[in-house]
Amino acid sequence: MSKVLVSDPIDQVGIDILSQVAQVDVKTGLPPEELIRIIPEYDALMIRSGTRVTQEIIEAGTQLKIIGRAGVGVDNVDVPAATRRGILVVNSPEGNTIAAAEHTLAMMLSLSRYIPDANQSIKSGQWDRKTYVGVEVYKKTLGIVGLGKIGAHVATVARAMGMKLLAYDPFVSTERAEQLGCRLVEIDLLLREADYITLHLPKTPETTHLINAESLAKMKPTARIVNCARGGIIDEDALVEAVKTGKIAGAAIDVFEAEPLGESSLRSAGKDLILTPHLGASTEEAQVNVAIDVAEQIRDVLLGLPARSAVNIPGLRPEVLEKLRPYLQLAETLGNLVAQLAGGRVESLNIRLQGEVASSDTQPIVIAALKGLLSHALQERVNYVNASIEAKERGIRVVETRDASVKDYTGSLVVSAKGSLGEHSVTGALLGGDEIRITNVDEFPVNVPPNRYMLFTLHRDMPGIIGKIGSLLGSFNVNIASMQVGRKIVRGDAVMVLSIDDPLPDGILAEILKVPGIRDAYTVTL
Ligand SMILES: NC(=O)c1ccc[n+]([C@@H]2O[C@H](COP(=O)([O-])OP(=O)(O)OC[C@H]3O[C@@H](n4cnc5c(N)ncnc54)[C@H](O)[C@@H]3O)[C@@H](O)[C@H]2O)c1
Ligand SMILES: O=C(O)CC[C@@H](O)C(=O)O
Repeated sequence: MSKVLVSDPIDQVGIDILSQVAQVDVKTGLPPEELIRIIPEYDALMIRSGTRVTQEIIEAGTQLKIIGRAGVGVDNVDVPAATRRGILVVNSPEGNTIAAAEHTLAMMLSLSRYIPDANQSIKSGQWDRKTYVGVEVYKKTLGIVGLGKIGAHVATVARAMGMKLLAYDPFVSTERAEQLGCRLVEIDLLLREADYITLHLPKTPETTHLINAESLAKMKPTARIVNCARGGIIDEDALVEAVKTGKIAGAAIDVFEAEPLGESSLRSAGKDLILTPHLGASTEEAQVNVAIDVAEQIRDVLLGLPARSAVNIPGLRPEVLEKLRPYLQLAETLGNLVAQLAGGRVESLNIRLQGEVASSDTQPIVIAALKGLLSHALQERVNYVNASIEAKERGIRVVETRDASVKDYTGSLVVSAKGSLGEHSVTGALLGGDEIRITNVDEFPVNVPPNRYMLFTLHRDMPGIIGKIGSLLGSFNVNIASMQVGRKIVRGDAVMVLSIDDPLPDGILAEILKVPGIRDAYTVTL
């Protein structure tokens, strides 16, 4: 049974999903050296923002197949190190969008009305109404930096509160911004004109200290800034200085350069600087959403299925993935099968996408075929993340063609590979949408479902040959589950495809090849 380590607090619903397929150990607050010590036992690691998954941890995780981040940001995971090791990194891109947007709005209003300090004051026995005269957000200008999922929800609610909206996002179209009621502007203009500025962009080398002494100096003295995105986008020292000296009116900060926040001048900056300990995603609803989202992906990957939000493989929208999933399985099966027919040292892989699948996003299907092709040699080391890199490193040439006009099946794939045993080709299709059928082997028509153990022969179509193979297998105590012959002309060449219940014992292939009329024989394990 697979083992999953949950190293940050995750909603029970996620643990329940994981428990369907794995032994789940919840061990939170582990020091890094303890995590490194125990990680070799685990197939999957599920985290929130608390665990830093460093290269050292990834390298120690010799069994790791997947790291699941119950949240959006994966900046606490060394994703390149995981990709190099073929470890999937998945996240929940949307599970906490609303929670983070609502926290942002709560921060903006708290900042405007001094709610945290007023609360502190009354609880300490005061009745001070003068100190806490606030400002309204109505008719004020909100500058949104990063108009993605969270930025867009903030825009929608802020607009309803009567705010005017500016947005800066170099990757968003003017139409999209207009749809959200935002005027798309350059950052300088936003900094100069906004009464409130809210950050909703990722932390990258380009966005680190995007808000620094220079940009703070451009803001109005009445401006207030909210950061519920990532620590480090604001230079904290410059921010404290700007708030303390009245260069800006205030700031509300949920995320920090170093978390947990240690000794920091942020803590003593007064009522105009409010802090929360990375609570943006901390709602019951968001924690259920992200736990389900990520636990389901870990479960699927442990069951050999693709993940819907893998950050280090080409992203697929869930609805696209749902449609492609059967074709991914088909491509992987055919890749695995053809690799075994073609023998070792595969030089090239040709994949032809026919019918409806020809108009899909074909890249994941090609990757799935490569994964299947390499899986015989690399076993579980190859996956959707590293299949292309592994193939490239092995000098495997990949050629992809499409033909939407083929109508034999709704959609089918022809996968051919050239290896040390020559060039072989298999075609497969889906019956009823998701049942895999092998429909052609080296251009001989057949119709067989794939089986764990299979035997393929190329032989002369002549009386008695099927009986001889059956008796031979019987004499080795091999049980045949099904058998089918495909031929193009009577008494010409033919293929025989046998599904067998057990692996073929050593030596049997040599005996099969001695049967008169048999030209070639291949055993396959899928
Ligand atoms: N505080 C929390 O608990 C919490 C919770 C969820 C998300 N987050 C963080 O919030 C941020 C936004 O999340 P999201 O789900 O909206 O992400 P998203 O990917 O939907 O949106 C990010 C937006 O930032 C834009 N962007 C990228 N580089 C930019 C740049 N240099 N300048 C301006 N815009 C830029 C992108 O084009 C995109 O539109 C992320 O950093 C995420 O980690 C924090
Ligand atoms: O795990 C959390 O609570 C924070 C999550 C948040 O920062 C995110 O990026 O999704």
